Amino acid sequence: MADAEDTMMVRFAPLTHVLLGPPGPQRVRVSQSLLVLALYLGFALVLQVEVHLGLTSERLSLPLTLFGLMGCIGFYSTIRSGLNLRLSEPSLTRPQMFYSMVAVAWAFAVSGPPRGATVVLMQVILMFGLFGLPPREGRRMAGMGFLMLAAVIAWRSWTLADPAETRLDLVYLMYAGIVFTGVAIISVRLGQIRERLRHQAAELKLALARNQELATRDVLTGLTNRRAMLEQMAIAAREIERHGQPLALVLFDLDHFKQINDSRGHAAGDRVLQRFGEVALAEIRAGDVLARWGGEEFLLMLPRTGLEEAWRCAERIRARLAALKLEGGQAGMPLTFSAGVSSCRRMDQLDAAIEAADRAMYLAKATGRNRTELVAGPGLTEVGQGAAA
Ligand SMILES: Nc1nc2c(ncn2[C@@H]2O[C@H](COP(=O)(O)OP(=O)(O)OP(=O)(O)O)[C@@H](O)[C@H]2O)c(=O)[nH]1
Repeated sequence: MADAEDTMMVRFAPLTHVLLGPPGPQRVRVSQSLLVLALYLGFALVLQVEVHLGLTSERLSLPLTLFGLMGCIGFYSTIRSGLNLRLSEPSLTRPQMFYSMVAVAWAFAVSGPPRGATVVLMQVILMFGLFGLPPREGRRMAGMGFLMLAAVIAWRSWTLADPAETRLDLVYLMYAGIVFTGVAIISVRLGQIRERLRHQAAELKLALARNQELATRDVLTGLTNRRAMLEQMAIAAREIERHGQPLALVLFDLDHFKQINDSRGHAAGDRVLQRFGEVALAEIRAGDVLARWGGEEFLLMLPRTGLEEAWRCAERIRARLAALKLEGGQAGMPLTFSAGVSSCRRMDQLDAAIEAADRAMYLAKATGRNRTELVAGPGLTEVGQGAAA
């Protein structure tokens, strides 16, 4: 069954494309105008039935039929050609409603005994407006429709000799008044529902952004967290593999951080971690990513960067950190780190490159701290070059 539906859709796809245009908001507007055209054809058919039954004359109904047809085709062509996009209201809801109301008021004038039923058509037009217009505009349209009917009835009582017809028209007008008041009340309700939905959507968007932030950021430093870093490294590694470029990693571990915590307190330790993040961020390029990797460990990823360049970046951060004057509870504390640099050129070498950076960092710790060690990543020749600060 589903297969048959799919085959039908594929078969009619070119026709749908020609009639409705490419998918998007414009297609919704085109479909709407085609729907109006379809409804109008029903209306024209009923007019013909009225002529056939002798309830109205061909002379009176033909201009109305042509007026409606021209309007529907005109609105469809304007929207399908994209001319509507140059207007302040591309949906053309107001002009379409106004045009249709004129047609219905005209139908009331020429329809003979069944004219009371045209009030129902007016209601259908107003229903379209409920979804496309702000509530106040919807109510204004309802008022306008009522006035149009009232004007037609006034004109009829002026031109027709039979007072019984006018009495009947006034009854129709009263019914129209009830219908339009109902529409106005619904428009208020709908406006409240729309407002609540808008509010909920804004709140959801905010909550989603907050969740995204929580899921990808380290709470203390505001840096990328370990999980998000792993994802970003995978993306970057795929990218550099395609372009045959290296990706460098620098793993930083603050020296004797436990002592800072022990001597100045945990809050001072926290502040040091934050300051390190700020200093390091100021030294890296836009495409580089710095993450809090663990307690006092930070991992820097430098796409399209070789070992030497990454090493120089780490040393720039070291120099900045040395020049930093810590204040408050952290005043006078020496702030240094040991770092390990490695690199890779392929996605499947990423884990090994992280391990290599870790080994290099431990080498820096073992050989005196406050220094950066280089280790060629997997697939590259081991450089084994030490770099004292
Ligand atoms: N203030 C603070 N301390 C943390 C945080 N995460 C981890 N730590 C502390 O960081 C310290 C790390 O200590 P160690 O692993 O012994 O390392 P270290 O003292 O820096 O010594 P080396 O790395 O050998 O130079 C521990 O005392 C942890 O409690 C944090 O978020 N805030």
